[in-house]
Formats: sequence, C-alpha cells, structure tokens
Amino acid sequence: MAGVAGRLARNWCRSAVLSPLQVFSFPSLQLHLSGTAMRASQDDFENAMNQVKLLKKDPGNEVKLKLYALYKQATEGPCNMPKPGVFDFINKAKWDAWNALGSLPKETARQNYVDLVSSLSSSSESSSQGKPGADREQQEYENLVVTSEDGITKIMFNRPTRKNAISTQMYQEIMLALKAASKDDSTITVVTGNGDYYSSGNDLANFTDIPPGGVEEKAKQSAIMLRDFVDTFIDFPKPLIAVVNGPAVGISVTTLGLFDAVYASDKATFHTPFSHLGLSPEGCASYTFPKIMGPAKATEMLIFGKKLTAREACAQGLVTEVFPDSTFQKEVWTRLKAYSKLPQNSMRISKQVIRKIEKEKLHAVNAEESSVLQKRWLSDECMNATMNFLSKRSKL
Ligand SMILES: CCCCCC/C=C/C(=O)SCCNC(=O)CCNC(=O)[C@H](O)C(C)(C)COP(=O)(O)OP(=O)(O)OC[C@H]1O[C@@H](n2cnc3c(N)ncnc32)[C@H](O)[C@@H]1OP(=O)(O)O
Repeated sequence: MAGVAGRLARNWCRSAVLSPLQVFSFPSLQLHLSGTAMRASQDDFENAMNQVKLLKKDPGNEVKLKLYALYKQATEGPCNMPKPGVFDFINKAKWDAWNALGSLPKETARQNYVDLVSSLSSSSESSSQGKPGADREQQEYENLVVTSEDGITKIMFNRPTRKNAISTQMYQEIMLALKAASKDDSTITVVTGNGDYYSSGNDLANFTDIPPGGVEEKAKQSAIMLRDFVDTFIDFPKPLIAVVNGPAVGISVTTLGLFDAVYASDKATFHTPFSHLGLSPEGCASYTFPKIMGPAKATEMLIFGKKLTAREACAQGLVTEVFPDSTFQKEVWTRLKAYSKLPQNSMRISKQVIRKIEKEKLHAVNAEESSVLQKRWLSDECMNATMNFLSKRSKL
C-alpha cells in the first residue's frame, strides 16, 4: 500500500499527503485511464483523461469520486458491482458515487466527465493565481458577479441601476453561470441581487432589438431563449437557494418555484403583472404556483397581478422564511454556511429524489408556456404595454 500511495503522490501532487480515501480513489482513476474508451468523442474523452494527470492541484476526494463514477458510467454503464460492506469505507464511497448516477446514459457521463475535467483545468489555472481562502470571483460576466467560497457558489445579479432587469445578454450569462455552478465543487448555489432590488424581471427593452427577420423572428428567438433559460433551472442538480434581498418582478418571481429554498428580506415583494403587460405566465409558474399556494391564490398573482409582501409569500409557501432586513444578510449567510457543510452527494441525491417525478412535467409546462408567450409578444396588448413603459407613460 505504501508503494501505491507513493506512486500516486508522485503522479498527482508531489508534496501532497494523501488520506486513505485519496489513496484508494486515485489508483482506480489511474487504472481506468488505460481502460476501454468510447467510440464517439473518443478524442475528447482521452484528452480529458490525460488532462486529469496534468492537474496541478489535487481536486479533493469529492471530485475524484465524481471523476471515478463518471468514468465507470461512461465506459461500463450503470453500476454493476456488488455493494461493498459497510466498513469497507473507500470502496463503498466509490460504489455510492457510481451507483448515484443511476441510469445516466454513457454518452452523457462521457460528456460530463469531459466538462468536469475542463472546469478543473481552468479552475486550477485561475486558483493558482488567486489568494487562498479569498472569496474568489470565478469568471468575468458583464451583468453578474459570481463568487465561490465556503462550498457556496453565489450568483449575484449586477445591474442595480436597472433594478437588475434581465437583458438578453444577462439571460445567457445566468445560464452559463448556472451550468458552471452545477459542475463546480461547491455544495450549494445561491442566487441573489445587488442593490435594492432582487430583480425587476425581463428587461422590457429586450423587445426593441428587432432582428432582420422582424418581430416574428424576435418572438421566436425569445421563446427559444426563455425555454432554455427555464430548463436550466429545472435541471439544476444541487440545492439552489434564492436570497431575495428586495422586490422581485416577473420572471424573477416565477422561477422561484423551481428553487429548493427561498429566503427573503422583509423588504422584498413578489409581483407578476403579466396581464398588465399583455403577457401570460412563464418559469413553470402556471404549474408550480397552483401547486404551491392553491389555484385561487395563484390566480390572484398570475392573472390579477396581486403583489405579495414577503410575509404573504411565506404564508402562501412560495418563500421559505422571512428575515428582518437589518439582519437579513447575516442570518441567511450563517445558515447557508452551515448547510454547505452537509454531505454533498447526499444533498444532490435527495434533491434528485424529490424532483425526479416532476421533471418531465416541468419541461412540458415550460415548452407550452414559451410557445404561448411567443404569440403573446406579437399581440397589440403586449406591444402597447411595452411601448407605454419604454416611453415612460406607465410604471407597474
Ligand atoms: C425575452 C425572453 C424572456 C421573457 C420572459 C418573460 C418575462 C416576463 C417578465 O419578467 S414581466 C415583468 C417585466 N418587468 C416589469 O414590467 C418591470 C418594469 N419596471 C418598473 O415598473 C419599475 O422600473 C420598477 C417598479 C421595477 C421600479 O420603479 P422605480 O423604483 O421607480 O425605479 P425606476 O423605474 O426609476 O427604475 C430605474 C431604471 O431602471 C429601468 N428599469 C427597471 N426595470 C426595468 C425593466 N424590467 N426593463 C427595463 N428597464 C427597467 C427603469 O426604466 C429606470 O430607467 P431610467 O433610469 O429611467 O432610464
């Protein structure tokens, strides 16, 4: 064993002292590097396997188990080994990681392996430049600040002068940030807003940027983007928490039904003025809101545009807990830091179990809502409401 550990230590990180789990998870990784490779995307997969050997920084046991599991799934399919005994900690951890992938298709596992290695390669480059322990900004976004610390990736909307209205570019950035967070080594992901608003929802100026194909083409593109955007929330694999620091409007409210917990300041309000804008619900709210609060209360919000206070939204079940604004940040972050220390795989799997039964339904609802909105955007009601806002004749 000492020989194996020594070889691993030399291969991976010359100065690292390996824990028993590292010792065991590494040989498997090494062993599998020479295993059967897939036919499709073989180059990418093999490149990724080689990149693993070149990582400068030990990615930690959780990630190594993930790599192990994805490798096994990609090359052998669903876990086919007998479950190790309860005291065989290391093999049990490996078995659990592989088994947790369930019936994930081989192609998806291979892609996830490649994506994970690529995120490790880039984070190992950037972290070697960053200060250890600092609240590291991960990537440059124009409309977001994304940081990772204490096992928490925080995605903060950052257009405070526009009340964090979501521009076309910002939709894309949020999708990118969520996809990156789903693969990074954080335990939970938090979405919040910078400034006095959580978000004022869709940037109504999005509709003024008409492509050469005209308004029909714009509506079509917007429906595709909306569907992709909401799908990203539906598929997000780890606990996703909203820290609602102030008022939330439109799509920033509807998507809350897809979060795992919503903490709100008592200054926050929740407003979905779709009828006022000639629109209809999105973000799966046509399904999640009646489920969460009952059809009558959902109607008041989604059809009549009733604005809820944070306490009302909590009473309806949309918000998990409300905090006084004066202590909001302190109390919420203390709690989130404690939650982030819970076992990562267990939380992921629990989320998977809780959400699995609804996933297909949510994707279907999302497709339907996006297609209905594509037509709504071309209606006189919607065009007039948008023009009124943009020409400053009306406000919510
Ligand atoms: C395209 C693909 C997906 C679409 C999905 C469908 C999504 C639907 C929705 O989200 S519907 C909800 C849309 N949001 C709104 O209708 C909110 C509009 N904004 C307001 O009513 C008000 O700005 C306010 C109540 C949010 C805040 O009012 P106030 O406190 O008085 O601040 P200001 O109005 O002065 O705001 C400052 C500055 O920001 C601009 N701004 C705010 N929100 C938006 C927005 N959603 N879109 C565009 N611009 C916004 C506002 O115009 C001000 O700009 P100015 O300083 O005057 O240039």
